[in-house]
This record gives sequence, structure tokens and C-alpha cells, in this order.
Amino acid sequence: MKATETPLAECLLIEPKVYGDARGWFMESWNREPYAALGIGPEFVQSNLSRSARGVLRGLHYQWPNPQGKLVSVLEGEVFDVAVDIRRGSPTFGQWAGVMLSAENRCQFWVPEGFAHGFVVLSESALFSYLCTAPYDAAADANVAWNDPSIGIEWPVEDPSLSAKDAAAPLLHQIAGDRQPIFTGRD
Ligand SMILES: Cc1cn([C@H]2C[C@H](O)[C@@H](COP(=O)(O)OP(=O)(O)O[C@H]3O[C@H](C)C(=O)[C@H](O)[C@H]3O)O2)c(=O)[nH]c1=O
Repeated sequence: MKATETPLAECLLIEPKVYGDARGWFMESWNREPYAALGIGPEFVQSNLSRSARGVLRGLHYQWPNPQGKLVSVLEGEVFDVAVDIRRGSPTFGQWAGVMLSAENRCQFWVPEGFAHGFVVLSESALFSYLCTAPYDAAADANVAWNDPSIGIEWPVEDPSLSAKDAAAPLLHQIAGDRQPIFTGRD
């Protein structure tokens, strides 16, 4: 497994080792110890799947309180996946990191607790899969505007399809204090 740092030091691009042979291929999509050694997880309590059509953008989402770390990947298609540091007091507050995830590159992206997350679909459709370190809590579910100019994400899609909730998301500076993750220093 190869881990690559991104502009957000805690957010890692993971390239699992793939064992190919005449039958096809095999890879470990998660293994507690080697992933925990990278600061990923260590425990996951929920696994999600979502399917989206080309041009759909889901995000930017986070939970606070009860934040979720997410290990995300794509089982079919291709997405541009983004993490944003929204932790008050963080040295990289308001900064973003984007990676290409696809069924072809089999890469994973680690989005730690306290970061907002979103993706836009670049293929005809995409089957998105992710593990979460905490269960879904509708009362803690929150979002930030995908196109917040203070974050300045360079999305590769100009006019994405959004849910009504995401179309109405607040800007980063409009998030209420009790809904904003707090930077507690790197472990
Ligand atoms: C996330 C979630 C949603 N739901 C229900 C709530 C709604 O009735 C329905 C769709 O929810 P939502 O529109 O929030 O789904 P997404 O837009 O895919 O949100 C997710 O996509 C972005 C990219 C994320 O990073 C988050 O994991 C998550 O917010 O599923 C559940 O029952 N459990 C869950 O864990």
C-alpha cells in the first residue's frame, strides 16, 4: 500500500497493493493495523454506497458534533473528490485538497474527522463507497457551499447537479460557532 500526502497533511491518497493474475485481481480495501499506522480509522462503524449520474456534486458535507472520518473510494466510474479543512484554529483552515478516484485507479482518499467532504461525478455514472468512523447523526449533519469563493475549489465541472440542501449550503464564514469543527492539534 502506498500513501501520498496532499496539500492537507492529514488527508492521504491511498494506493492499495493490487495482486493481478490470469483470473483478474485482488486487493485489501481496508486492514485495521496498516491503515491505523497511517492514522486512518482505526475503527469504522458504518459503510455507505451512493450512485450518482455525470455532473452530480454531493457536498460539501460534515458532521459536528459527532464528526466522521471517511475512507472513500469509487467502485464504478470516476469522481473528483475533495476534502476541506474547516477546523477553527487549524493552520490549513479553509484550504482544500482534491484527488481523482476511479474504479480504474482503485485509489482511496482518507478524509479525517473535522473536514468537509464532497465529490463531483466525471463519468456517465459513479458508484461511490466509503467507510465512516462514526454513525450517521441527522441532527449533526451539516454542509458548506461547494463554490465558496473563500475556499476556491477548482471543480472540473462548472454547473453541477445539486440537492436542494447543497444548493442552499452556507458559506464557511456563515457557519454557526457551535457547528464548526475545532482544531485540536495533530495527534
Ligand atoms: C449520509 C446519510 C444519509 N442518509 C439518508 C438521509 C437522506 O434521507 C438520504 C440522502 O442523504 P444525503 O442527501 O445527505 O446523501 P449525500 O448527499 O450522499 O451525503 C453524503 O455525501 C457526502 C459526499 C458525504 O461525505 C457524506 O457522507 C454524506 O453527507 O440518506 C442516511 O440514512 N444515512 C447516512 O449516513
